[in-house]
Amino acid sequence: MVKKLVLIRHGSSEWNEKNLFTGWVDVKLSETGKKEAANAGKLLAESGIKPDILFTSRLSRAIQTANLALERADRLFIDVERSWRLNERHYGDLQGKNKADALEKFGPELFKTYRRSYDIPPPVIADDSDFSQANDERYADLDPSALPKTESLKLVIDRMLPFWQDRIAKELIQDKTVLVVAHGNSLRGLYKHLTGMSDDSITEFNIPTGIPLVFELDDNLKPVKEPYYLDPEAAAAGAAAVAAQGQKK
Ligand SMILES: O=C(O)[C@H](O)COP(=O)(O)O
Repeated sequence: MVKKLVLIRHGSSEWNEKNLFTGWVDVKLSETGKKEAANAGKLLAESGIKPDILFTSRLSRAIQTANLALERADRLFIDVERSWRLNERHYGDLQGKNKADALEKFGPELFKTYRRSYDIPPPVIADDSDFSQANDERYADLDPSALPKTESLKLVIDRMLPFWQDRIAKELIQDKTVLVVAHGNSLRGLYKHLTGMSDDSITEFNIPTGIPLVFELDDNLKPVKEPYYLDPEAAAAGAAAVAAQGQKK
């Protein structure tokens, strides 16, 4: 039996709209983001895909998106688990900074390296920064050495995979339809893991907000076909807009 995994990047957040690097800062959905989340639920309902279990990060924008989407799809009853391992990439010292200012400061090459290179993280964030998570109660249960101060995509994949293997993959193997609502870069990491996309190609790959991306997987959790968006046109436009961030203030 083909197994179904649906990934949704949270709807647009208040900081997406201000064009700020967000990472682990816990900002909320914007009004547009709430509409995108409900639309994701509508797309799910229309597709006939019925998630049995939900996994989210510990960040509010993913949790709000999942709630609004499941409400619209009339599946608020399903089980849910949250993990910091699905959080957005920790953006280090870039958290709270404007993307256009960063592009101006670093130049296009280093800006893209920090945003999209596979294994080069941005500079670390200081513990006393307003945008640090060093004393954030959400992560009080973590060993302090596990709490990132910056991350590359590679480091995101490294911390995400244990949760993929221990929890998400286990549910898929039992033929559960799984919904994961997370973030641009944690989902890029999962996409890379599932498709085997190269370190180079992943630098050009962007995930739009609020559009369900469906994987159909075999018994070994390998894709049986190209993953597909439930609204491909909107997804292409959304991915192009993500790629262009930094061009505008
Ligand atoms: O953390 C952020 O700023 C965004 O959610 C993802 O940003 P990016 O597309 O610049 O990686």
